[in-house]
Amino acid sequence: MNITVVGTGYVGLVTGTCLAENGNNVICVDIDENKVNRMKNGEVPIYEPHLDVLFERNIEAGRLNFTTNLIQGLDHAEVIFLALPTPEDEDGSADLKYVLGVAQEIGQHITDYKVIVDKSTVPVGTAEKVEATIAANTSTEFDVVSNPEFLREGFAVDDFLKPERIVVGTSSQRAEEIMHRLYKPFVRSGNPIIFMDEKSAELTKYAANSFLATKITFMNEIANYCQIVGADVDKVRIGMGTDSRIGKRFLFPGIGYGGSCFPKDVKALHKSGQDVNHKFKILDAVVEVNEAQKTILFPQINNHFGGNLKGKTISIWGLAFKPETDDIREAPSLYMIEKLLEAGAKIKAFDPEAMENVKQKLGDKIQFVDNMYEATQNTDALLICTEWSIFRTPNFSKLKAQMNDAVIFDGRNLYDIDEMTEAGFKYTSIGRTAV
Ligand SMILES: NC(=O)c1ccc[n+]([C@@H]2O[C@H](COP(=O)([O-])OP(=O)(O)OC[C@H]3O[C@@H](n4cnc5c(N)ncnc54)[C@H](O)[C@@H]3O)[C@@H](O)[C@H]2O)c1
Ligand SMILES: O=c1ccn([C@@H]2O[C@H](COP(=O)(O)OP(=O)(O)O[C@H]3O[C@H](CO)[C@@H](O)[C@H](O)[C@H]3O)[C@@H](O)[C@H]2O)c(=O)[nH]1
Repeated sequence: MNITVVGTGYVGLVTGTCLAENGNNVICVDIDENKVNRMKNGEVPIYEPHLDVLFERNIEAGRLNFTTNLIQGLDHAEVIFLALPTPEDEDGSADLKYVLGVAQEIGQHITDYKVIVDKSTVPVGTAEKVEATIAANTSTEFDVVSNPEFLREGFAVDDFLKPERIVVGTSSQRAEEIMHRLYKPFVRSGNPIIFMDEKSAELTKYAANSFLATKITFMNEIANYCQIVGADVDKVRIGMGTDSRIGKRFLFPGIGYGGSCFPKDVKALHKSGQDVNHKFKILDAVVEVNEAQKTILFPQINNHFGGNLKGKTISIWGLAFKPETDDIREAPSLYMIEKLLEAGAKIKAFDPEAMENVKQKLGDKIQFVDNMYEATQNTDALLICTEWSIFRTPNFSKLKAQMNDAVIFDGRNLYDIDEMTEAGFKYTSIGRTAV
């Protein structure tokens, strides 16, 4: 099938590449000329495991092409995916200017039947708005489909190629058949393509993300309570998670959820509710608890240094909002860095993939180093913000010998408390105290 994907960020580029991998002819359109030129030169502009191999293979096969010219993309395709940003607006709602702007251009330029597929995360009723915007500019036939994306950064290629489910919202039989034909190769294992109306599809995405954010937040509150009463949240987590009704996943406490989706999507659903006088009380609490959770380790670090962090060096392992990505949007590390800098601390940081993005944001406000042990040379404490695999089994003797003081604040509960105490570390984690 001839496909065009508009927007080549984490979702658009993965979508375009994976659709090409299944034999479709794909054009990816982006307004960022520099990004398009880099991709034309064979460079993957984001870090996403396994994407590079598929990217190269499909470019070589001639199935994956890039342009800044939307009209070229529209002429090429039967199906046009919108993978555009829907950032948080000032009032918490999702800003639809990118989606509706492109919808207007589509209306102005299509000359034959198209299926316009919205993959961006958008509030209930957006498909109707997209449809009205296109219809106001053309008399050509078209259908608008809501097809929310559930991929996780770091696993995006796998999630796209082998989805647990595909949700498609459409009221058009013609569009449903096309979407079924397009997605059939991705669900050969038997996982479902779930067809529904557009509004339900749009809400499914917000409901799923808000539920997962709530699950994490609930565990963060349990963890904070464990800390007070002397229980161990990791034991509680395993005790709870083995109940299949609860499930083992997304129960890991930490320094808050971040990323480009959960923070903005929880707020957008909350705002959509407000707009129709429906109060999502639970989401109010989720936002509030998560805000506090992002800096929950700060008072403990500050107390350790007697309330004076001036001139102290704190090393940070992990800057990305989660492992296996270079994405730093709403990363808890950034909130901790802000607090520590405000208090006068110096920061030495290491992350396997995200340092360049942090450098662009913070410049030389913090020091970036090339490896995890360089970060801990002559440092006063180590703070772990992201659970990259390489941080899981460090050489503790080496660490201890290098550090001015053997002090670790672990925002991701990577190590065994008793082992750390035996090894002579002062070790603070989330929701666990040494017995
Ligand atoms: N990142 C994720 O893991 C993820 C997962 C599921 C859903 N989503 C949703 O998908 C959407 C896209 O997210 P993302 O993370 O890929 O965004 P992103 O910011 O990484 O990428 C968006 C791209 O769109 C381009 N763009 C902006 N305006 C354009 C225009 N007029 N024409 C062409 N290109 C344009 C930008 O240059 C950028 O390359 C959002 O609604 C997001 O909520 C994201
Ligand atoms: O037990 C857990 C699981 C996750 N997190 C945090 O939650 C955030 C989000 O993690 P994750 O969901 O793995 O990453 P995303 O790539 O943001 O993916 C989410 O957001 C995407 C964008 O909407 C959706 O497509 C995915 O289904 C949804 O999982 C990160 O800060 C994690 O550190 C925890 O604190 N504890």
